[in-house]
Amino acid sequence: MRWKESTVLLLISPDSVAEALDCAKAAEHLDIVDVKKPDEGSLGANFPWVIRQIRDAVPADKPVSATVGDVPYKPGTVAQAALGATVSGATYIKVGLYGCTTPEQAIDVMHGVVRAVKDYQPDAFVVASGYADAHRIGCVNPLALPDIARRSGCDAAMLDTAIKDGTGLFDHLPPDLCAEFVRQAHQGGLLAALAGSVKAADLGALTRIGTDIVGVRGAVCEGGDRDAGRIQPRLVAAFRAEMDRHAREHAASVATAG
Ligand SMILES: O=C[C@H](O)COP(=O)(O)O
Repeated sequence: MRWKESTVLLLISPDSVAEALDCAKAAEHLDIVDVKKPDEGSLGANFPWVIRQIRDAVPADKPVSATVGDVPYKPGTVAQAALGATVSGATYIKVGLYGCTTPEQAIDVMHGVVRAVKDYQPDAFVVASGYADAHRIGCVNPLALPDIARRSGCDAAMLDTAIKDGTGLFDHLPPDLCAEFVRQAHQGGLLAALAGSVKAADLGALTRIGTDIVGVRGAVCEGGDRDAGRIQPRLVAAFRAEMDRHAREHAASVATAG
């Protein structure tokens, strides 16, 4: 993976091979191509052949991530689906713990995923994802995710939003709580990923919080519309430029303070 000026990785979520090709045009500005099917939910899973085609379409040095879905509390079903995504060529496997109401249920699901994925591909990267707006759907508390991810052997803890209604990550989990999420993830030896209708205006706070990965779709789609709009390479480039600007400003302020 090529590191940019910004040490925060940019994950972009295309919904089709055509959009992945647009991501490929902006490949120098992004770090991870995340295959998703937004019409099946926030972390909707796409077909195995789409993951395979996207793997073939984007440069080999760009990791392909796949979402396994907004999953139910069915550990066997989810483990099998996660293996399907891995066999199809994804090396980042993201699971949205939508149907888990307790940390124990979530650990149960992620244990199965980690085993299924890593038995097949030991260096694959497993991401346990919760939802900043968990209170709206009754699933596990977002601040429980780092511990869930650590105890189940995942590599990263992530937050997204379940309901895409114009509200975003910080509307549901303010920056100080997102910072606590990142702190807990790092303390557990995990990467932290944050998403949820993130906009360029959020990048200053996200940089200060110290997240490792920022995930976006809507912000790099035409008209900011994650459903009707299509990913635009120029918007990906502009988003990355903003990330780099914030990284520079943050590095300068840390140097001044030190
Ligand atoms: O994993 C990141 C998601 O694709 C975020 O999508 P969004 O920016 O439209 O909320």
